[in-house]
Amino acid sequence: MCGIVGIVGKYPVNQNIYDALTVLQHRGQDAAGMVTLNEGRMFMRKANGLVRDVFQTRHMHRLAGHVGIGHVRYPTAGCSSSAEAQPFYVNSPFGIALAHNGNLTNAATLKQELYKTDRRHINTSSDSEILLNVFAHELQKSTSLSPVAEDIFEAGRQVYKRCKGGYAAVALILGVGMVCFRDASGIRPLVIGKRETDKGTEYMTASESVALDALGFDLIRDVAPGELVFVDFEGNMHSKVCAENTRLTPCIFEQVYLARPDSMIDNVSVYKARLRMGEKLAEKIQREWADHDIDVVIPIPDTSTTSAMQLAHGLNLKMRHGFVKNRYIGRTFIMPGQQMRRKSVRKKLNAIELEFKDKNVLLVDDSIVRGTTSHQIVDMAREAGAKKVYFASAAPPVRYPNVYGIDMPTASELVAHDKTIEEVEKIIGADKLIYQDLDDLIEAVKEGNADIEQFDTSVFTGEYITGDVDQAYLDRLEQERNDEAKSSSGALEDVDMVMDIHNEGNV
Ligand SMILES: O=P(O)(O)OC[C@H]1O[C@H](OP(=O)(O)OP(=O)(O)O)[C@H](O)[C@@H]1O
Ligand SMILES: NC(=O)CC[C@H](N)C(=O)O
Ligand SMILES: [Mg+2]
Repeated sequence: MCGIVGIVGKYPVNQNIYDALTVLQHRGQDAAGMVTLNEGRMFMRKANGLVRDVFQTRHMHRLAGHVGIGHVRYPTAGCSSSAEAQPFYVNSPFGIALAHNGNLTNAATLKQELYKTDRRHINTSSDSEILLNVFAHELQKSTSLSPVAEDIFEAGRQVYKRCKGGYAAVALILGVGMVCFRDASGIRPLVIGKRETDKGTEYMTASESVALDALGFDLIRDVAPGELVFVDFEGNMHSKVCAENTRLTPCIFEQVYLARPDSMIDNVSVYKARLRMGEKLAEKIQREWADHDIDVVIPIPDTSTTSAMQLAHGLNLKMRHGFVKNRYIGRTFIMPGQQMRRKSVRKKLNAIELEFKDKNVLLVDDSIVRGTTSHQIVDMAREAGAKKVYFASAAPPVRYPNVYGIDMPTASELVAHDKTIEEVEKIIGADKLIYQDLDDLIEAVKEGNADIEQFDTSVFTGEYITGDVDQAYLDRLEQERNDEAKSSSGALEDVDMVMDIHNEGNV
């Protein structure tokens, strides 16, 4: 999951995009980028690093204009080279820049098609460059020099026909407007909002509503599955569902871990969904382990805190902040490479001994994925003097790879893959391990919006809703994107190794 943002404003937009990206930083820590548009030219700055490192004052000065898009990246395809930071740019037709959150499942076929049929060259291994070129090719077919909404919708229809997988994207088309769209299943989130100014209405799209809040935009609504929203540079908004067979099937892992709790996704408050996850987990513990001897509930910050709080309440126990988080260390799960992830857990979390000493503690996390966090945290709890260390996960066992925009490509790297709960319990070293049931998790989210009939729960079930993911695909993905393969293909630490084809006045 990456974070995307786009604004068609009435005032300079660079600081707004920057601020929105810092609010979306939890969705991607590897690279950041921005494109603005002013007087017929695009200005781009993108590089590896956090938002605050990528944009220096000298870059901000040059990112002129009242419209712009931005991206924070967490790679799920290609490598972590800065050449694959986003937005991507293509000069024909008109000049288009695009930022993408998600993952195309038919990227390999599309790349071939683009070369053989559309005569377009893809210069990186990023699927986002492919998405941009498919969109550009389809827009090229419009004969008009000044495409109108219907031309853009037609290009959108073709993009939906060709591109499979999970995607939420925003694009700037020079001289035309801003376009944003969400895949036919609405797997990845995308919202649209507006803000009134003395010069008229400004529109903004973003991965999460929290970015709108931070900038004082009002949420209009979520972009619907398969919908394309087009805001022209006069400030008029047009929208149409352009995909066939749409059905909202949002990624449930956004609610578990990815999104910020203060976001609304598809009308579900992430915060409330997490509270309900805690409530359901407490009910399960009462049902199946009524005579438990837990003394205290301890969350593993940050994400699990909301559900741990409600879990403790449900069990009539105290919750104590036994682990303190170093606020200057980012999220460990989305760090590249297992070595870095492993090392970071101890740097990130420190135990307050008195909350553990001679107590039976229930540690609560939102999810256990590779087991990097849980394994070390159980050790830390014991070192801090806990008598018994129990562990609860607000999500069911994560057993299958994700192919829609979360970098979990390799089944064998998932601690619960092919394992029973008892086996995982042993691996992480807990005295008891309790997982949320999938039905309860679904219920916890669905209670926020009964209209959502189905969720993408593939990481728990191995069922891929787009219907195009088979074992051969997963085997190929595993080969290309296991930790070892990634570290060799993405090891472009030396900036001189990266040759940007175009980054005007690159500094
Ligand atoms: O089993 P693992 O592979 O360790 O992955 C799961 C852990 O990673 C995430 O935390 P992270 O540190 O990324 O972010 P947070 O501060 O938002 O909890 C998540 O909240 C779990 O704690
Ligand atoms: N996490 C994402 O959404 C990744 C977007 C895109 N597939 C990339 O790797 O850059
Ligand atoms: Mg965590």
